Amino acid sequence: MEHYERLEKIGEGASGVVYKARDSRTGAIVAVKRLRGGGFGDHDGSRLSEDLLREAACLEACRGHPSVVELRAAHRDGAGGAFLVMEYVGPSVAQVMRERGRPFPEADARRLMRQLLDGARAMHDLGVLHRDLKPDNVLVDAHGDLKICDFGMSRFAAGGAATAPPYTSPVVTLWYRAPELLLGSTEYDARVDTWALGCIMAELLAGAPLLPGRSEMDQLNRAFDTVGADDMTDWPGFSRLPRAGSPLCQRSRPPSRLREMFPSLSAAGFDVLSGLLACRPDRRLTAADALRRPWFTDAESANADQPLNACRFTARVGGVADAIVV
Ligand SMILES: Nc1ncnc2c1ncn2[C@@H]1O[C@H](COP(=O)(O)OP(=O)(O)OP(=O)(O)O)[C@@H](O)[C@H]1O
Repeated sequence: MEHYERLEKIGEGASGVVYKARDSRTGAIVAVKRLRGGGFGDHDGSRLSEDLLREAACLEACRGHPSVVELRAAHRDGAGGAFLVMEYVGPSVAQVMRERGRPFPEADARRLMRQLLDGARAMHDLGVLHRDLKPDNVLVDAHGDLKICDFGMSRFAAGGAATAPPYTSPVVTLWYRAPELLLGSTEYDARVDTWALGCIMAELLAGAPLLPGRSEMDQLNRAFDTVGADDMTDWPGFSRLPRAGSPLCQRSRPPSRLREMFPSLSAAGFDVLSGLLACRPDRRLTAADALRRPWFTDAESANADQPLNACRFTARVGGVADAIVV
């Protein structure tokens, strides 16, 4: 880590502290995330900690996608510290929204959602579940383009480079957590990420969080009351949910209020919003499905949204960032 001159602290969360730093070899400004202890059981220094390895592996898999923060290196030092070095991007969407203090117009929300969904589609194609998508984990670069960060909760899904369910529950910050997770699911799929993206889309359009729950059950209640329970109890996976017996699932619910909440959103925009926020996972849009909806594909929207980056993302097979020190 001697190559990195620490500048100011730019963030702090459950898994670590993030600093802006200068790479003294190149002068490049980078973001260095120092992971907190807890996962560093391998004191002999022969292996990266499990946390570092998992976050680095998921970032590495998505390397090269313009909507995913770029991993530059992963290091462990002799003192048991673990560091991720990333490109420095800029403030989070959460910060930008706080400073802006007003919602994004629909055309801007569509441009931003196209980027987020494209990043999510690529990540899901590679078998990576992010599991903590929220405005704090989306960064805005100097061109106003978005990059997904914080893969601290991510993992490879079954069929990718890894293992089958059961997966950990709970994951995802409460306000962005999908109904099946709130009901204790351990067999979820990439649609936990697309629910979170639906919450982010609503937040971009409304300028405030859609479902600011105070507890898991309050969160579920708000979700059902906002988007409707959508025959959740008829979903084939429902009976296997650990909390299927919750009285909240038996209560009769009014139909979705989403349309009333977003009266000026176009029909095509509402089609995407309501599809991402379908309560039943089997009726929820995947990222790839969402990108095929008319909101994104009709000629007018396709021309209006500036392309992200001329290059198309192709997953790298093997290889690592410039230095993964194990
Ligand atoms: N590459 C980066 N460029 C600029 N800022 C960054 C970068 N990576 C992280 N940050 C800033 O640091 C904050 C915390 O980073 P990150 O989310 O990775 O840490 P965390 O400990 O997992 O946080 P949390 O517990 O809130 O999820 C981000 O919200 C962002 O503001």
